[in-house]
Amino acid sequence: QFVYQYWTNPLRKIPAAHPLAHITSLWINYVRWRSVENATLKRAHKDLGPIVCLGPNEVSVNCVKGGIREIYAGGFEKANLNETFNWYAFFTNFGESNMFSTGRNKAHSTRKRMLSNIYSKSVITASPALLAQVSAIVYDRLLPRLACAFSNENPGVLDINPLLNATTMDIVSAYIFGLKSSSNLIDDPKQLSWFLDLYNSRRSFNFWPQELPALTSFVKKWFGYRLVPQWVDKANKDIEDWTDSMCERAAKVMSEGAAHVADTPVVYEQLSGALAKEAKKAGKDKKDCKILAASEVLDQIAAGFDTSGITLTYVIHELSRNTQVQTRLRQELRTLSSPILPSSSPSLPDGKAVDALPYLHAVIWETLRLHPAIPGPQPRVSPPQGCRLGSDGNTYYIPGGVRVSASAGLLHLHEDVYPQAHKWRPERWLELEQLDEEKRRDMENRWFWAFGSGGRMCVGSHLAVYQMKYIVATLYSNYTTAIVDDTGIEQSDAYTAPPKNSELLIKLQRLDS
Ligand code: HEM
Repeated sequence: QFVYQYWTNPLRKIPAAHPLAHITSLWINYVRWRSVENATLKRAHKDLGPIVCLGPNEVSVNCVKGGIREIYAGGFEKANLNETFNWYAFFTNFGESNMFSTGRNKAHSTRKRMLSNIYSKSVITASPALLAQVSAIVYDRLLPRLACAFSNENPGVLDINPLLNATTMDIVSAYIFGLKSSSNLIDDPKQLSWFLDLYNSRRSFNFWPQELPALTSFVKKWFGYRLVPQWVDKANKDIEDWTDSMCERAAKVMSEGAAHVADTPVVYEQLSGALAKEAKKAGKDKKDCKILAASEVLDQIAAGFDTSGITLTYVIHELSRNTQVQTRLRQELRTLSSPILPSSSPSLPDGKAVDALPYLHAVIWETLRLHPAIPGPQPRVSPPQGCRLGSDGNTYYIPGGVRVSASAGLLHLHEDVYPQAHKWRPERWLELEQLDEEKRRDMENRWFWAFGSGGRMCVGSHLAVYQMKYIVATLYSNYTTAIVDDTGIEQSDAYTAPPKNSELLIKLQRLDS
């Protein structure tokens, strides 16, 4: 049986990342359990080319044509036909599926249609509610908090990582729930460490329920043994309760009307309205919508704060060791007609003006390229009729139901597209004009994959870029930064990859001093 399966498996023709890969998935599971998957895939693609076999039912690709174009733009699903495999089911909240965790495309696109407009670039950059929210967070919370660093024992020295996470959480949750109903982690360090401890402590227990969910349940049911400790369930429940309280507050504002534009719960209002309409059409109870909305918004705050926080940590780390880049960025920030200084409160330059700063854009883009917050594989399933993957004359038939994936962390290191790919060099994004059309499109669109591509690509990319630009502009309009201690700044080997050590100590220096 074993030998028959091996000889008849079409994946046998694809170069194997390990001698056991054609025969068993034990090897790749062991790699994942040890948290060395990204590094292992990097080596495998370097040695074997753009398509490698990882297991008897699994393939990794590292190319655009015959790779991400087919899989992601081609709309391969996250789950197989009978939904026995869906790697993303792990991201279910409140026991209810959401846009990110939904396996099948049809259910997913219904949900995405409810949200894509409010997350579109035109709506984000012109939203009066979001601008008022960011203004309040920048002037009343972030700048005062940075100023507080000068009353520390070591004046100006602070751990910037948690503050960045607090700021991205406050902005994302403000856009979702409205300022009054959202988090204020910047001003509440106790709640910030409560939340970050809960959120981060769960990371090391992802392997079993995500990669081997059936085995995890089996062991618990029949042997009474928990592969994931009980406190992880408790941490999830605490985070759900916290989200629930923000939903309740937003619902109250919706029924009473927002007193200030900043209090408008833009996302929650749109989502609950659309879900209620859908429920009415299907003759379902409106009460069920509350839990669906809660699952959805919890996914968005989690996806939104963490990824943007990681990216900003690397932006600041890179800028802190490249003083010339900092100086150039500062010169550009001075061209803003409305500067972001404490004395300018509450006025902010408008979103379009900040977005149009080319050097700020280059700094963020280069960081998203070299330190993508999601560098790990994004698994999909090949369609029932099968497909052909691979490039440069080496294409292979892949039958239906095979787990296929690509990784931003690998695509972004292609030397042909990004020369000196391991170097952080924002200037490469300013030199685009000098490239021919094909090379420019390769760099900007085809191989740049920080937000994924196709129907399941990041819905929050414009909000992410918007908030990151304001946060970087705020910091560098007022301070210079230098590294005090960056031990453990390397990215961890994971799907979402924060620095190995969650601390980045920097020293601020006031620009006017
Ligand atoms: C620098 C910041 C961000 C990065 C690098 C990023 C990256 C990504 C990537 C790569 C995906 C696709 C993942 C996959 O299919 O495996 C994704 C999906 C998603 N992201 Fe983001 N993201 C960022 C910020 C945000 C923000 C601010 C939000 C807030 C709304 C958000 C919400 C989502 C959601 C809901 C999905 C699922 C979309 C779908 O399934 O259609 N992300 N993100």
